Amino acid sequence: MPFVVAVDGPAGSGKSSVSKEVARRLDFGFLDTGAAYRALAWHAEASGIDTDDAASVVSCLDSFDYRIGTDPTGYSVQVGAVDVTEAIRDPQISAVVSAVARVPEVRRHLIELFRSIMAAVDASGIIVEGRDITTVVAPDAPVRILLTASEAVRMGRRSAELTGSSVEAVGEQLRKRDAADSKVVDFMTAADGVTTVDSTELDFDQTVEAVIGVIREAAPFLAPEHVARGAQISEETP
Ligand SMILES: Nc1ncnc2c1ncn2[C@@H]1O[C@H](COP(=O)(O)OP(=O)(O)O)[C@@H](O)[C@H]1O
Ligand SMILES: Nc1ccn([C@@H]2O[C@H](COP(=O)(O)OP(=O)(O)O)[C@@H](O)[C@H]2O)c(=O)n1
Repeated sequence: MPFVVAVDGPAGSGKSSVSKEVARRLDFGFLDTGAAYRALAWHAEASGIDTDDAASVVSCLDSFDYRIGTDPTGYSVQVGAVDVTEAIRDPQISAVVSAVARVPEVRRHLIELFRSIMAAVDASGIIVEGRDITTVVAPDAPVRILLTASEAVRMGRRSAELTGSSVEAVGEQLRKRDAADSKVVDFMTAADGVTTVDSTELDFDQTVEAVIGVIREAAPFLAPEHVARGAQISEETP
């Protein structure tokens, strides 16, 4: 099993972008678990299934042929032969994904899948991000982080990405999704032994450095000083 860094947090806190950059600097693998819930929501919609009906959602798990890469420098998400990397970010998917993710059988199925992807990764470590990684998927991970930011800051960041949608509309959807997701797992408070990194006042680079700092405390050999300062791992780097 590689060295596991578990990262949880609410929507727009920076889990995906920050974890990806940390993985890139440390030469770790990266697993975005939300992508699987999104891809299943996409698959259900593509199959004409009512995502509010738990039994129907469970019925499409059998035909859910899901693949995701773990290379942080460029990974794609596939369902069957279709590349859904972009499609799963659509606000229409964000609107229905919580309904899919609250189904216990869906969670059991995907958690098993995440654990097998983690075990198979060909790198010294892997950063796994989502909502229940620190508490359910990898509660024994040597590094567990809760990445947070104020709601206003998270909304601002997410709406900056989604051109064409108003800040209000994005904010409303994000609030609704966090509220629905919070009923299933608690990702707003850090569980015992989980380190909180609050990025409200930090820029992107500072947040990356803060996360690397937490990893360095647990495993100095995996996160040497020069990586935290933003130097790329390259042939020149000793
Ligand atoms: N500390 C930060 N300061 C400014 N922007 C950030 C910071 N962290 C993340 N971002 C940006 O905020 C947006 C949302 O981040 P993302 O990684 O998608 O969040 P999450 O995966 O938690 O939903 C992205 O555009 C990302 O580049
Ligand atoms: N470990 C996880 C990850 C995501 N999810 C679900 O998947 C959805 C999408 O996750 P995401 O990480 O892509 O969401 P963002 O925070 O990036 O917008 C969440 O809203 C949750 O409903 C989950 O239930 N458990």
